[in-house]
Amino acid sequence: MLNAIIIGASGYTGAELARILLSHPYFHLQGLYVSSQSADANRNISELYPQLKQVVDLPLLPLPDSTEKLTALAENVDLVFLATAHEVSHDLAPIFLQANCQVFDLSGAYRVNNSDFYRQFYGFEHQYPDLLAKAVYGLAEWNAEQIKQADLIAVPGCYPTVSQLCLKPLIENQLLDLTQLPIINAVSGVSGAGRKASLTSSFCEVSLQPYGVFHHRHQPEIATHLGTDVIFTPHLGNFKRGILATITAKLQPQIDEQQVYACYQQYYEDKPLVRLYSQGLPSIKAVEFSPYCDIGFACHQGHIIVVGAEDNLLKGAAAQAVQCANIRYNLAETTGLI
Ligand SMILES: NC(=O)C1=CN([C@@H]2O[C@H](COP(=O)(O)OP(=O)(O)OC[C@H]3O[C@@H](n4cnc5c(N)ncnc54)[C@H](OP(=O)(O)O)[C@@H]3O)[C@@H](O)[C@H]2O)C=CC1
Ligand SMILES: CC(=O)N[C@@H](CCC(=O)OP(=O)(O)O)C(=O)O
Repeated sequence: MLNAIIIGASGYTGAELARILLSHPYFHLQGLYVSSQSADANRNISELYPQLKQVVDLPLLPLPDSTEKLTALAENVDLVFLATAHEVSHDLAPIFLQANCQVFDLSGAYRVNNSDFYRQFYGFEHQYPDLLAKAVYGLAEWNAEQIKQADLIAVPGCYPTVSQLCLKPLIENQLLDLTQLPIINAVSGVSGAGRKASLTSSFCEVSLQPYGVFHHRHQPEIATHLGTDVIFTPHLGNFKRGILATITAKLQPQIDEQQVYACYQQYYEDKPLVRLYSQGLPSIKAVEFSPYCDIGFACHQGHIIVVGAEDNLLKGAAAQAVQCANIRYNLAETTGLI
């Protein structure tokens, strides 16, 4: 058994990680951590999430606040899941790497190897260009060979996961005419914004509305890793969890539905957490509370509409993080997930 801890365990993705890891056959969940000053420190996680009662009854421990004590903690674990805000992950990852831990970071702190990107889209100066260069982007279906060698895995954002899983096969096989940029319209449930109270995510405010138009930080994340520009518009919907992405693109001349389906099959036939639809289109209902990304499509008059659905907290975060860890330690990638 490998000893694992979760930092940020009281948050939405952290709680999903706790649930998955508690019954994982090869990872021993050694501890759950929150910030040193957390109002939830020393409470049981099942007080916050009653659905975890008698499933995960573990205390939320305050994270030590000195580097020395953090190093001592790191020396006793094999792997750490950072379910923390970008700046927090940015600061914690080097301490755990120094202690020879494998780090699975759910934040955006190590996803794009470009300091300007952090200045422009995250509002902080990245201090670790060497780690940015070494970090492997944990898009699990595409980067398994690199993940196997990596100590720092930057798990993709929720919108980038579903968007790239839909577009990457078509781009790799040159089925798209990229003179017309692919247009991604995606709707996310409110849990995408995390657990902290805020006006925009409060019950009476949430409706169905686009946000971050032309400047959401996931646009450059998607474009960087796809290797081609896209237009990306996120929307906040009035439901708790799940993302539905509807993607419109232009096909190369003469490409038909059979060729598109064969292309997806070529990449995903042996990928258990991507489910291809030969007819009909995915919905959030089909994927919520599950680790899958579902993909369906339709072609008409030279264009394709691809629809992808995932649970933002699972395939878009916690489940993909565990999938990456399974790959890193040469386990079946679905271990503990299905
Ligand atoms: N929600 C989603 O759908 C997705 C989220 N992500 C990313 O995953 C990360 C976690 O997201 P999410 O679970 O939604 O976030 P939440 O806001 O729900 O949870 C954040 C967690 O971090 C803890 N925390 C805050 N400050 C510190 C600190 N200094 N040291 C240790 N722990 C701290 C919080 O507890 P406390 O404040 O009490 O200490 C809480 O447990 C973020 O980077 C997010 O961008 C990625 C993909 C999808
Ligand atoms: C609905 C909502 O607010 N969603 C979040 C995305 C969550 C996510 O994927 O997290 P990262 O910040 O780690 O990329 C947003 O748009 O900021």
